[in-house]
Amino acid sequence: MRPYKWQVVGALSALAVSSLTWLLLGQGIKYVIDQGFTAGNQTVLTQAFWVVIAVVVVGSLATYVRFYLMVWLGERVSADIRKALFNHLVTLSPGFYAQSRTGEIISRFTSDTTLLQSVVGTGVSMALRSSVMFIGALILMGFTSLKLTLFVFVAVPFILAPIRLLGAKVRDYSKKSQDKVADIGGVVDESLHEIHMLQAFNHEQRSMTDFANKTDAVMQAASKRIHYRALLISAVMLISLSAIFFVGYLGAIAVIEGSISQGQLVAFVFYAVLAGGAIATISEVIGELQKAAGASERILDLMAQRSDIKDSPTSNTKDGASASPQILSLQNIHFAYEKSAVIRGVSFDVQTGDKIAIVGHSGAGKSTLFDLLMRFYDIQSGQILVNGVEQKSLSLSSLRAHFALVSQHPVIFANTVRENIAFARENASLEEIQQAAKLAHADEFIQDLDKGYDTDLGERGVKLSGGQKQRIAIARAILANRPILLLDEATSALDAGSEKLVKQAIDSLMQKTTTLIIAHRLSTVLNADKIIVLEKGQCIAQGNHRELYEGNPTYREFVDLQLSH
Ligand SMILES: Nc1ncnc2c1ncn2[C@@H]1O[C@H](COP(=O)(O)OP(=O)(O)OP(=O)(O)O)[C@@H](O)[C@H]1O
Repeated sequence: MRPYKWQVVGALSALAVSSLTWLLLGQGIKYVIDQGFTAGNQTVLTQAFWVVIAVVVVGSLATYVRFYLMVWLGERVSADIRKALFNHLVTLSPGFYAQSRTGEIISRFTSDTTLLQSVVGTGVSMALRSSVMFIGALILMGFTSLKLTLFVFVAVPFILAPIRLLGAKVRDYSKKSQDKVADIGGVVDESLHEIHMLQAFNHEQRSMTDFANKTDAVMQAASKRIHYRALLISAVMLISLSAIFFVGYLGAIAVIEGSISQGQLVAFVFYAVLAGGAIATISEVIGELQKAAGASERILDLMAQRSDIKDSPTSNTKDGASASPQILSLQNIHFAYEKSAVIRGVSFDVQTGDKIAIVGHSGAGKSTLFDLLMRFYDIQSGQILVNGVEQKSLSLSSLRAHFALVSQHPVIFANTVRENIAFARENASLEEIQQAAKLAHADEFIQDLDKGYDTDLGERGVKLSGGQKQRIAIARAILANRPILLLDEATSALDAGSEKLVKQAIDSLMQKTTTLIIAHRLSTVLNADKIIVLEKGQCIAQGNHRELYEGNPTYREFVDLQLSH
């Protein structure tokens, strides 16, 4: 709260002023009745009228300030929580996302923070105002008539009991219903992202039914919550109003007996109504606060998630500029995602400028190997040296700055062409971006787009063909200009023209850097300096195409079956 100190102080002062003015009003009423009405004094009535108007004006101004600042604080707090949460989420490792549903996280992100915003903005403000009103009204009630106040005190525990009991229930069911809402978020996210698949398999009707079931589950959880909340509000209202009327009745008898004045009774009832209203508001807001407690618990859960990849603060952030001849050295590395081993004792070296092809059946562990090099997962034993420096002793950012990744499915962001390529290097100039696009054979088609480099590519690049997307991804890697290129060759077939352009783009990229390429084409392995054959996580052979084709039956069989089409 410290950064918003002045806003908090302002809001609290405004709160104090506005509460005080409304409480003063009761004293005004008492004075008007006893000195004006009952004494039949018109001058007093006129004076009192102006005083009351002044009090109301001050109270209203203070209410404006209180409301403005509290809602402002609500927005500010939720904006800060969103920032903190996003900053945290982008540091979590892919291992975390492999186990969670992104749609659900997005829902927590939006709906839970929005809930907190409304609660801080209005709920807390109402709760504070009502608490001050309640206490102030109680004190003034005591001041007006001690005896009647004591009667009211008897009623207080009866009002607080349902607030406690039912409040806990409301909180439980709020958490449940927010969880179900997050569930819905997950389904919407998945369905809309995979809309092609969904429609291609005529899955619309089934998706609708699934979704209807999920929304019904939200409704069910919500109706329990609503039930308890309604019960809470009505129980408090019943008890507090009955208490007020009963005390009012006792007060009326006291007026008849002459032990208090009419003005005192009216002021007392005025305060009692204020106090009762305040309690009713508090009980209503408590439901909201309980709901917010559920939401913040879930946000805290997310914030508490620690990335399993530890970026040691003492990491050497400098490039491992040792005199090692190998740019990369993998020494007997082992890795398992869960129980069964995926990489089992792989070792090989990469010299600067090498072009290494990695081949192997589907599921052999090729993509996993790339993930391990960039430390998206930690190896369980063995060593990976980058420029002679142990991978883990480099900071994550300096380690990853060694690699430019071109994945099998090119990633396009819902942004302009220019921003998509410059994703690799924030401060790249337009000339550099164009240069990279030219080398990637992307410049021609980009020039033909309606706004050239400023054309928006639409979500996931829906406006581009497969080959065009690949060339943009390659331009990005060229612009990144990193020492090692990790390239996962696309398996999906492109038409001959497109294929040729992509191949030329890849060639110009490979010329500049050391390359590790997951190869799916014979032409790629033919060009490689060294081929690594992976089978079930083991490196069963390495060498060039000729050596392996002659000396390794598994490789020969693999080439004949997999690559030579
Ligand atoms: N996040 C993950 N959690 C658990 N297991 C995984 C995960 N990712 C991959 N695997 C498993 O690890 C093994 C190796 O997968 P990997 O993606 O590295 O193979 P690949 O050789 O790249 O295959 P392909 O050529 O089909 O892409 C597979 O058996 C796969 O099921």
